[in-house]
Amino acid sequence: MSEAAAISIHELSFRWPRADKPLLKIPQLTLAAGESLFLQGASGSGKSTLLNLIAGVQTGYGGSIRVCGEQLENLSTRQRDQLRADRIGLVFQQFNLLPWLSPLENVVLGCRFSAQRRQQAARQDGSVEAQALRLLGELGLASVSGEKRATSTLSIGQQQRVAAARALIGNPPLIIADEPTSSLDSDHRDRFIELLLTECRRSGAALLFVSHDRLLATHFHRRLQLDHLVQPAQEGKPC
Ligand SMILES: Nc1ncnc2c1ncn2[C@@H]1O[C@H](COP(=O)(O)OP(=O)(O)OP(=O)(O)O)[C@@H](O)[C@H]1O
Repeated sequence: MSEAAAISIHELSFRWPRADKPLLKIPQLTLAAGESLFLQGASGSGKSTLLNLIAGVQTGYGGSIRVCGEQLENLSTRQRDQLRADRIGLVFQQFNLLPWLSPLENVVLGCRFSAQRRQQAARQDGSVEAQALRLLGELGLASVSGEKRATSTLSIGQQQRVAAARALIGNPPLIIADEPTSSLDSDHRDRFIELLLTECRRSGAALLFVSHDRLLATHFHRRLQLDHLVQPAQEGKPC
């Protein structure tokens, strides 16, 4: 049997409770296992809302969302939380790191709620800590990976890479990144995206990368524009 798609959406419709029209109406969207997809959309077009629906944080939609073979509408809140912990690595715009912990401690946190990811890390590298150190090294942070210093004392670009290592630990099959490069200059931005893509390729993870900045699109296997997705009966046009 072929590997389940990382994301498979059919006839998705979502409207905020007091809004007069739906924010999102997406006939079809698929992200294959191991594929990288750049999703571009203007501010307010619903990118973060869509990511929250896919991550199972936001509910109350019409249609179907399948993540790594699991139909989200069939899961309880607890099951959705577990699916997110086990199968999705999240990289946020504001990193969401704990500033007083060390880089290594922050990366290890990525496995905290998932026995599956802890086991996977231990199987691959001997222990969760060993995998965290490997990822920090691959992301160019070997010099700070053994230090006890607070993560808040790292540069923004370094913190960004700690956040990426935390998303990647334990090999989740899907990485979702929400505008993770908005606070980096263009050199650091391109370098960060290439590192993230390299790590996703290495681990076989699919990557859904969302940004309003269409200049970043060239790095990815596939590019879609959110506005085009809402047109009926098509998979979306390249941006
Ligand atoms: N909790 C909420 N309740 C009601 N409306 C909301 C809520 N969260 C977001 N919205 C609205 O949904 C629309 C899309 O917001 P969203 O954050 O998904 O857009 P975005 O494309 O990610 O924007 P940006 O690029 O500026 O981050 C906006 O009009 C926003 O005001």
